[in-house]
Amino acid sequence: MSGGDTAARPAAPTAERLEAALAPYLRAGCLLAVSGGPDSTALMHAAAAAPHAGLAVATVDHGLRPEARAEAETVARQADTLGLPHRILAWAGPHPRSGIQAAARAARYRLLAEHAAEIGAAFLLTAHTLDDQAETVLMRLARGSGPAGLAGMRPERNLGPGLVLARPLLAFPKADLVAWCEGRGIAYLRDPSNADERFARARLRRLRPLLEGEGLTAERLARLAERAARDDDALREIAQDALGRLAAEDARRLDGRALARLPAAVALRVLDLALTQAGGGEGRLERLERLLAEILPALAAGARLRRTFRGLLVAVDAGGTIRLAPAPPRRAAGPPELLGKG
Ligand SMILES: Nc1ncnc2c1ncn2[C@@H]1O[C@H](COP(=O)(O)OP(=O)(O)OP(=O)(O)O)[C@@H](O)[C@H]1O
Repeated sequence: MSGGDTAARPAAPTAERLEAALAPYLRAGCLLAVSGGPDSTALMHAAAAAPHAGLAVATVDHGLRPEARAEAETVARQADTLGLPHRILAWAGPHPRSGIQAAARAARYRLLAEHAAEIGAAFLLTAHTLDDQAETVLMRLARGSGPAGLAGMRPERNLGPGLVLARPLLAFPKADLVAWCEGRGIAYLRDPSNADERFARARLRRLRPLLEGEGLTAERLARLAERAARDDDALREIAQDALGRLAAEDARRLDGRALARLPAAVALRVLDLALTQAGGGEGRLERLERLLAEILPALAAGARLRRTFRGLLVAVDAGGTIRLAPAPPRRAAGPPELLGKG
């Protein structure tokens, strides 16, 4: 635990901004995701102090660090002093050996969403900050993401029927939330995995001062995310309209020649939307770009093409129609004793 320093920067502007950022959500029932770090501790205290229609708090114990249970209990005690119900959600079952952070994250959202649904919360609120957004954008840049990825974390996302994940603190620098807690003598935890350089996020965090020296500040990265989100949303809307024209009767049957006349950014999204509507899963941008790069010459040459993609069969016929259908099951592998030989 740290905190308790009362000689801090004036906290009034942050306090007002916090109240304004939370107000639209607090009119409905909210579940607060609180790890006990400064960001989510600020979220919990600020929400508890504001007028609200019903609040509950949950902490996920991922079972990855021995101290996690005690930390979750510390959050439970703080919630109790604020008069808020608290639940510790344990990640049970086998933990994978690789990709542990991604698996922990998926488990965390699943447990939180299940609990939110159980208690009838309309919003699940997390305390992601401007710094988290900047790190997300940097990670996506490093992966070569397109505009949808560079849009970073969206302020709101549907998690299921009647449940929205909201990130009301995305515009707040972490330093402001730390100062807000310290200015009020509110104690918070430090998560040692935040500094664990086995994880890309922590390694990028170490680079931040260097990048800021070159002007690549958290504010600028967050602004890039906002602009990418705005432009990506516009392109998606245009693509949705175009899909309505290209596949007037059925999204599984597209007019390929009309697709070929669209700007590539729109054509890619039309294809992506059509694949999703036809039941295809999510996929990486590079693979979608490669698919379009194969489809376009086939259309131009009036040639036939068949590709399996995201669990669907994508077939271009000589007349320029693109059909999407569930891919036939893969041919069964040979008998087990023949596998792995040769
Ligand atoms: N163990 C936890 N229990 C409850 N909420 C948590 C827990 N860990 C993280 N959160 C919530 O998620 C927010 C972001 O936390 P953190 O930045 O550590 O997660 P992340 O893994 O980087 O983000 P993301 O979940 O988007 O990948 C926290 O402010 C808090 O609201």
